[in-house]
Amino acid sequence: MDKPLAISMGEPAGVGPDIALQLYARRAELNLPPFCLFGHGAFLAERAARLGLDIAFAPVGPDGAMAAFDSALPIAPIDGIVPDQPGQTTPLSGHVVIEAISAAVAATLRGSCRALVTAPIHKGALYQAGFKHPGHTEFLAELCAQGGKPKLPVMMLAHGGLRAVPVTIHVPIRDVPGLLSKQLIVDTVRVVAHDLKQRFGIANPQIAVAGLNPHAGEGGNIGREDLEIVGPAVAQLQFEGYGVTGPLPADTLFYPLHWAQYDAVVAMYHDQALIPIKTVAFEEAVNVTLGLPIVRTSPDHGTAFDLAGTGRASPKSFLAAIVMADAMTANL
Ligand SMILES: NC(=O)c1ccc[n+]([C@@H]2O[C@H](COP(=O)([O-])OP(=O)(O)OC[C@H]3O[C@@H](n4cnc5c(N)ncnc54)[C@H](O)[C@@H]3O)[C@@H](O)[C@H]2O)c1
Ligand SMILES: N[C@H](C(=O)O)[C@H](O)COP(=O)(O)O
Repeated sequence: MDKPLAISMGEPAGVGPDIALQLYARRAELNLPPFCLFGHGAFLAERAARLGLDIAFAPVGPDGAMAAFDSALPIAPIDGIVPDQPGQTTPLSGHVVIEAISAAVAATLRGSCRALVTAPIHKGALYQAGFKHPGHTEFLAELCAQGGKPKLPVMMLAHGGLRAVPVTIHVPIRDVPGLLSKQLIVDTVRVVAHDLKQRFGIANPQIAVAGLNPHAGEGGNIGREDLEIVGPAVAQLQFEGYGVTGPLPADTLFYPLHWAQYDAVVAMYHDQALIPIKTVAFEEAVNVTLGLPIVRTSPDHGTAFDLAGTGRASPKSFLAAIVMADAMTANL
């Protein structure tokens, strides 16, 4: 464990920078693993001052981070314009936000950092700045492709043994049925099973697959997708030897006694997977991207503009993301 974690600073109008700075200020008490913060140095210093944090900064990049971490917050500086305006986005800072992610990924891919933890971005603000990807998950897949074919990135929200995966991610709900295919579900479950083994040490993962329609289509009477797409995908996966069950009605799948039988629940769309876990564990759940050559985690919350610059945002999910990334790469 002689490399730092990489943290990208996220949306400057949001709470991501606040929490990263606050956690650094508590590094000894929390026994944090060393990290390097990729972001805009002057902005981070201003935000720290706004929050009343007495922090020294060291613009040393990841290679100098291990030596600096105890005495100063290691920064990988990203140049650009980043006004310190809590709650107020501007396309001006989009370049730095995107570059911070790209540089942190590059450092992790080349082995200068062990894993990536991303602070929340504001998708709407980045779209205005020309960002072409729906979110981190899809952007990371492209950055990690390194000239090859992008891998299928899989989003998983995790809290303890509760893990929820949406097959379709940041897409309009009206497009979901058309985007679902037997192949996409099979590929997603394969990635989940692989990473649960490799990254989470679960020898024989048991995976529940939710149906798309109410009551998993009630035998084809409430929508045909569960009969014609989800069911055949599950059958193929079972034939291949995966521990997979489904399609199961989504409304009862997240009843604790039900999900506890499984290592992960694969759901058909974003909110089907994320509402249950954010409802029971919003402060502690972690967003982890599977299917990449690097480990990437993130807090489950967003930019929380109403709390930015106040110091009142809960650091728990961000801390959980750091702890998870550290645990997943402790041997690197
Ligand atoms: N990892 C990420 O990059 C990520 C994750 C989720 C949402 N987002 C983005 O964030 C933006 C805002 O999304 P949103 O408003 O739906 O969700 P949000 O999580 O920012 O806020 C939802 C509610 O939760 C509260 N909240 C959020 N984080 C909190 C914290 N740490 N402590 C206490 N309360 C907290 C907020 O004050 C707000 O009331 C969107 O652009 C969304 O796409 C990014
Ligand atoms: N869907 C995620 C959530 O609600 O937690 C969030 O939008 C972040 O997604 P990315 O990690 O792809 O940015």
